[in-house]
Amino acid sequence: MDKLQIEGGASLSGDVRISGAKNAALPILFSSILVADKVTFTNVPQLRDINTTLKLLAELGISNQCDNDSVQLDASSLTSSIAPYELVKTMRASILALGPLLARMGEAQVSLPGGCAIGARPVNLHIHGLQQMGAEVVVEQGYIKAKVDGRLKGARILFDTVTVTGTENLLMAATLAEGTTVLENAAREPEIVDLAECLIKMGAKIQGAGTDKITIEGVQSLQSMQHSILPDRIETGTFLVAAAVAGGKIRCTHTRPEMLDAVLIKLKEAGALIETTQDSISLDMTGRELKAVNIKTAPHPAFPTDMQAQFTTLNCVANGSAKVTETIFENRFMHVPELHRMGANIELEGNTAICHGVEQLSAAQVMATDLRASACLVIAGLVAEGTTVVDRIYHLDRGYENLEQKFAGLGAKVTRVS
Ligand SMILES: CC(=O)N[C@H]1[C@@H](OP(=O)(O)OP(=O)(O)OC[C@H]2O[C@@H](n3ccc(=O)[nH]c3=O)[C@H](O)[C@@H]2O)O[C@H](CO)[C@@H](O)[C@@H]1O
Ligand SMILES: C=C(OP(=O)(O)O)C(=O)O
Repeated sequence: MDKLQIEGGASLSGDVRISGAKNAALPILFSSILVADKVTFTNVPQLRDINTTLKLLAELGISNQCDNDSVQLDASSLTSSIAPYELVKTMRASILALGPLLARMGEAQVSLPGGCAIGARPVNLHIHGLQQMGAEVVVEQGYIKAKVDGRLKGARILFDTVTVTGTENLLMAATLAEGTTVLENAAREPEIVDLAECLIKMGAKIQGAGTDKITIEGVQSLQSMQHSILPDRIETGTFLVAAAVAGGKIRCTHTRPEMLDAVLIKLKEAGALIETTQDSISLDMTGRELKAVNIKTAPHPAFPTDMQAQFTTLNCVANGSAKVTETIFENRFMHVPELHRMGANIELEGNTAICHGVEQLSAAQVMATDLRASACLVIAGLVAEGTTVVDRIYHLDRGYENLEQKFAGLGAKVTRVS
């Protein structure tokens, strides 16, 4: 099993090119199910989750041709409506096959994704929404089995809780439904807007994406098109936090600063000098003091839960004490015991981590438990004294493209060992 070895102490400098966003690419690849033709996506990151999605789409009869960051998918004829357990268990986002399959084929069987390290993550709101659109849904033998007579019907759906993939699933299903669907208390993440823009290029009629009320007028069919995936705001934020913690000056290119407002506000509060252009963000820590900052996660445009672990590490090595409160997932502090092993001073009280900055972390062997927890351990390794080894980095490979090469380009000593 691969591990990452990080020698602490080097500051970061230079440019890093940000890849396409995992969380936009996944729903957009699944949207190909809706089109009985070829579609082409560019700026697709090379990640384990993307490979899993391509395998799952191939199971449904959708062939792919990949060339660097470009993927062409051909969903002219689907041969199956079943997303099997073997693939779904390795990637929760497989649930995004449910809405499009039901809309295009009138039936779908998708293995129920289990809980995961960060929480139970139920999909009841996806199921309830599809039932409101006229689907019959049962859960049997670990599978969500859904069918509808004819087309799905437009409905008014008010989400109890803001759900990102729930909004995406119903948005995709509604594009081919009969009549108008209104999604209220919808998620407002930039990845939802990117998906909606892609669906609109396919011929879908969608208004309000990026607000909490999305209106979709169903159409009979969607068409071939090409779309470039938006940049990854979480990868951008991860490199910026790494530079704030390790020191130095870096520039993230091919990104979009306006998607990171909440993160940039916190980095400035932590003492970083931030400068932006339309598609780049520079962070300079030279001669500046790193200060601990309070964080509370919440749906977009508030502070993203996917940046919580990285800021927990930042607070562990900053001056002062600060609280990190997680409001989205009930168990997203699995990185805390690992950071303790590196000498961090963190008290966990319910959904809040109280972090007291220490002078110096010390290198240790640590275990990655989920995607962003892995990233926060790599960042901790950049400033720890000695050589940190992060085990189980298959979590990292789900969501960061060429992480060690990108860090090496910034002057960090991060190597993969098999
Ligand atoms: C592939 C992808 O885009 N993943 C992102 C997506 O995950 P994901 O879409 O799975 O997360 P949700 O937005 O659905 O979850 C938000 C909250 O709603 C709850 N919930 C959700 C659905 C449901 O049917 N019932 C229910 O109770 C969840 O348990 C959680 O407490 O948004 C999360 C929150 O920003 C991010 O951390 C993930 O990186
Ligand atoms: C939790 C995440 O992803 P997923 O929803 O794919 O598990 C993430 O990207 O941090």
